[in-house]
Amino acid sequence: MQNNDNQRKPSVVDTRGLRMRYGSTDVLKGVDLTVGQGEVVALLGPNGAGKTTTIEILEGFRRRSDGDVRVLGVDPDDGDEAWRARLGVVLQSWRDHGRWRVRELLSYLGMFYEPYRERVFDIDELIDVVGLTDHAHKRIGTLSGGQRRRLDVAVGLVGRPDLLFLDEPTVGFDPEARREFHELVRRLTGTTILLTTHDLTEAEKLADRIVILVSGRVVADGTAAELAARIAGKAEVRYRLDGEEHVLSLTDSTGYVRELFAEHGKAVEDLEVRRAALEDVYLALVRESEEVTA
Ligand SMILES: Nc1ncnc2c1ncn2[C@@H]1O[C@H](COP(=O)(O)OP(=O)(O)OP(=O)(O)O)[C@@H](O)[C@H]1O
Repeated sequence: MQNNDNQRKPSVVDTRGLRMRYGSTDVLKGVDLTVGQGEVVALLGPNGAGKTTTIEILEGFRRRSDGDVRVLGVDPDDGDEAWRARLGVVLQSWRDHGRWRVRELLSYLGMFYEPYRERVFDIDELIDVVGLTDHAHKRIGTLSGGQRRRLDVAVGLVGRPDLLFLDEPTVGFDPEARREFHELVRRLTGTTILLTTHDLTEAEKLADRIVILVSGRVVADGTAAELAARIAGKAEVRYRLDGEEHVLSLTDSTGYVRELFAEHGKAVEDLEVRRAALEDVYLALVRESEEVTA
């Protein structure tokens, strides 16, 4: 993880009042988002929150309805080939190149970047970074889902992008493939990454900063620790006393437990104190925001 000192770093992504309207429906309602140099930012939110729409606008795939947007200092609506070559994009859907071989496809794609980039990835190094060395000469159609996704990342990285977009990178993964993928992303130290996910654990594991988007609005922006601090101090205390189960949500859980033992000693059984987790904050924020916009 890199640190979250984005004040001193130039912004790679900067949006102010970003709006998107499809027909008569407002999907993005004034999104302010920054991603600093070298930061890994997760755009987290439930289905339909507007995550994909946001990154498609940043990638220059969709024209926004309103607001200021700068990606690598350029308005994506005016982005040329040289600007596009500085971005790495890993989309949600797999575009099949099943008959190509891994190394062959990456070498071919690398050629497109050569006129624009001083240094494209050495293909064997890239294949090694994404953990596909043993599969370099295999046809893509024979790779497992997890291996294909790693190839997707390699496709996104081949031009050594200044900014990498990962849209819901681990959807449909089993736990092992997800863990391997997280390790791969963590190895990309120094790469500026904007990823979308609705998996809170993924956001917490990978991102320096989490931006929570609900119904087209940013409802929280901070490190996992900062977001969790919103409910800091609250804890759930559970125990059994004389066969009866007690569950309490308390601010001073330590003081409560001390008094509980002073009064009941060994009669207290199955004591559990659980700090309110980031998940509680996330679910509360989503619930609150959905109620406001309903
Ligand atoms: N081309 C389109 N025309 C009309 N509405 C659209 C279009 N694309 C997306 N939407 C709507 O915009 C809203 C936001 O969609 P978006 O795909 O950006 O959300 P998301 O947060 O990425 O969701 P998910 O996690 O399900 O991918 C949804 O209500 C969706 O139905």
